[in-house]
Amino acid sequence: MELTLFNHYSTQSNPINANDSVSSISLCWFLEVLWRFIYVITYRPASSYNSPFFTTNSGAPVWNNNSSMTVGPRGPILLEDYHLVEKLANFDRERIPERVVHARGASAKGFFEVTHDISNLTCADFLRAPGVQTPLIVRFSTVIHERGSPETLRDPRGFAVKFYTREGNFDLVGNNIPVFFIRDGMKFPDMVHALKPNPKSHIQENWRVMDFFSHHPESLNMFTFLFDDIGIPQDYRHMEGSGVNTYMLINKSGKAHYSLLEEDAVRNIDNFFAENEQLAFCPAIIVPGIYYSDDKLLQTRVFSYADTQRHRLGPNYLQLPVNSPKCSHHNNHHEGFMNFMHRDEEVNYFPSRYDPVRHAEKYPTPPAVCSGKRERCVIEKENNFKEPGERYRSFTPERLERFIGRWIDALSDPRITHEIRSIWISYWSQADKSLGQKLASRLNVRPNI
Ligand code: HEM
Repeated sequence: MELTLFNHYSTQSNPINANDSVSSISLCWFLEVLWRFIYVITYRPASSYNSPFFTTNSGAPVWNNNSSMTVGPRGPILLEDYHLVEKLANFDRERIPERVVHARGASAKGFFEVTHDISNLTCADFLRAPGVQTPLIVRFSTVIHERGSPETLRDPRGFAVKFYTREGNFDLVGNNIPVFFIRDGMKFPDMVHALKPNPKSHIQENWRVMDFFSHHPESLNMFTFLFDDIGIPQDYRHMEGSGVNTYMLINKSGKAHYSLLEEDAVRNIDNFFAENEQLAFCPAIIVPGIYYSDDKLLQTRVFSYADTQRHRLGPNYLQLPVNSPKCSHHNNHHEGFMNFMHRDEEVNYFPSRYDPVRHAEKYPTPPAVCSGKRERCVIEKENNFKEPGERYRSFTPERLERFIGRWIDALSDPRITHEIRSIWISYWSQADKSLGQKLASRLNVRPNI
């Protein structure tokens, strides 16, 4: 029997005759086998493994990528034109669901460098000493509108950073504004519905926004940022970033400190789909030395991101190159759609006396004890007006005037009722009396509450 192998990955076909006698094994043959072996064990789909000619997805050479296979020169087309069918099938499935929020964004790769020694605060390996560098990818986004929407809309900007650390990935999923609209994640889907376009007209409408938030005065602080000049940032480079939700830093001896982190980075990605559309950030992805606070909003986010990403990208989304850890890792959770994990072990359960894999070393977790009865309530001391008032009073007269102008504009929507307008004037009066008066007189409203 003669076995002939063609190497489609070099420029020339290179037949190997399996009947060659041992004496004729040349250095060339050995190198060829070695090359094939290295190729097979290191291969992953990437530009560096491109063949110089067109192939099907399974690697068969395509000799004509312009003409369908027809019966005679005019057709009909034959169903056996596998290449045509495969090409169309891939094209038909090119789009994935866009992110339910933050659909429009740009990402860039870079690195994070520690500048100060904070090892007394955290045992996080990537923060261990000044000068330590960690590769990262950052994604800046708008929040409300679709993937193809303008970048110049008044909207918070997402500021999400994925650190590829030696202890696994750490995702810091923040915004350009240090506070948020709501305090309880239960309100998030309603909030997003109110901010998104009207389901009937598909236009974002102020009466819906003002109606929803008139029930939630905790949003005032956020609005002093959103309706301020920074509500449409000049560009991503000069934009501030803030984690918003509080995380805990935990040091080697288990002592917990509260802290917020922020960082920014710039450089370009290779492919928008692979490194932006398929990018998945999640506030639940942390490393030893960092832990969640009890913040209700954060606790909701800890669930929501991975849930939507399993829907948006499939259950093995963390195996996608841009999302996968850059350190070695091991578990048995990889079967299901689009599993890229190559495993040749026979034991896929834990524990086993046939598999030496063990628990990792224990790392410090927050020492605080949680107890209490089940409740659904708002936090005890709400302080909805002090900070917005202080921020408003810190503006220069021109900036203040622009801020008022935006409120007049928003509250002038003809579908906003007298009741809703009065509620807003009352809220702003509680933040700053003169602001409430200015709005009332310019809107010609005498608040009745
Ligand atoms: C309970 C409140 C919140 C919920 C339920 C929530 C939920 C979500 C969901 C489902 C996504 C889409 C994720 C994806 O498809 O990959 C997302 C994206 C995002 N969220 Fe939130 N979010 C909340 C609050 C916040 C807050 C407070 C911030 C800012 C600190 C924030 C920042 C972001 C950013 C930056 C992205 C885009 C990440 C990217 O670039 O891929 N979110 N959020």
